[in-house]
Amino acid sequence: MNATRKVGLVGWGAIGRVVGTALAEHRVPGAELVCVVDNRPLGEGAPAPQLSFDEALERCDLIVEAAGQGVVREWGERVLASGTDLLIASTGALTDEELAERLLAAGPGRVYFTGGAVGGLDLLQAVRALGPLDEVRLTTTKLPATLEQPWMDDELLSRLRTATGPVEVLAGTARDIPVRFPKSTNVAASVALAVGDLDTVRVQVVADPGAHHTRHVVEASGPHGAYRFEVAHLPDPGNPATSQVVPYAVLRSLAALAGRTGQIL
Ligand SMILES: NC(=O)C1=CN([C@@H]2O[C@H](COP(=O)(O)OP(=O)(O)OC[C@H]3O[C@@H](n4cnc5c(N)ncnc54)[C@H](OP(=O)(O)O)[C@@H]3O)[C@@H](O)[C@H]2O)C=CC1
Ligand SMILES: O=C([O-])CC(=O)C(=O)O
Repeated sequence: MNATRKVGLVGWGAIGRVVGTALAEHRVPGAELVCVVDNRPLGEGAPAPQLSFDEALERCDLIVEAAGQGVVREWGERVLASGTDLLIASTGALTDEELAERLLAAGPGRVYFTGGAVGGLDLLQAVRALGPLDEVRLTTTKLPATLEQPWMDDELLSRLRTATGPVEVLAGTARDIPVRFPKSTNVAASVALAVGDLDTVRVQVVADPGAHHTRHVVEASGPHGAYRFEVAHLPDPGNPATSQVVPYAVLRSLAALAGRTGQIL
């Protein structure tokens, strides 16, 4: 029988609260919440002790990152080098290819990525074994306020704020888009991780004041076939940049890591 996974959760926000509560209520057989790490003092708000990152590494064998790309950059290698596994939500950090290579080579802990807000990544990863895809496109449509960034000039901000219908905010590749929208377009890096190339994945970011649902459309084609995955998620009410489904994707990843039988892999 597998030992119970001792989980340290980094980030007590839209994703972390749902994941941490489910773990504390023993809703993931084979996994227990040992501690929470967050920038803010959580007081009695968290269902497990709030610890420093170093303390978490001493007590846990699996760290769940639900905090931001900076945590992956700052802590990823140390987590893995300590022998602790790491489940990453902020896949956008992997647009730094040197970091990505180091994380994939690090150990003895193992690094995993949650599918997060997009679907079809398992199939795209399988298709890759048949040969490279010719074309991969991701179109992400979100509420304008969730896409505002400090680097935007007044003209672009005004275009976002006065939009009455869908407007393209930026187009690029999975190499540059998750850097520009670090809390909102990790999905682009996730698609790139599945297909194995940042530059092949063309990304269009669209702001739409009518986007009651966040949409991600992944279209891919190659000599072996054509693939299209479209999702429309309700945003998290407290943090509309994040889709409501994301913590449940993390919980599903955790269930697989905890060895639950009957999982679709
Ligand atoms: N793969 C995917 O599909 C998706 C990935 N994500 C990723 O997940 C991240 C978390 O999402 P979400 O829960 O919605 O974000 P929230 O902003 O709601 O919560 C993040 C929490 O983590 C804390 N935090 C940030 N940096 C650190 C740090 N260095 N050390 C400790 N705590 C920290 C934040 O505190 P403070 O606010 O004080 O910084 C905040 O409490 C996003 O930033 C994004 O990168 C999100 C959605 C989808
Ligand atoms: O939750 C979503 O729909 C996507 C998201 O924020 C991200 O990819 O960072």
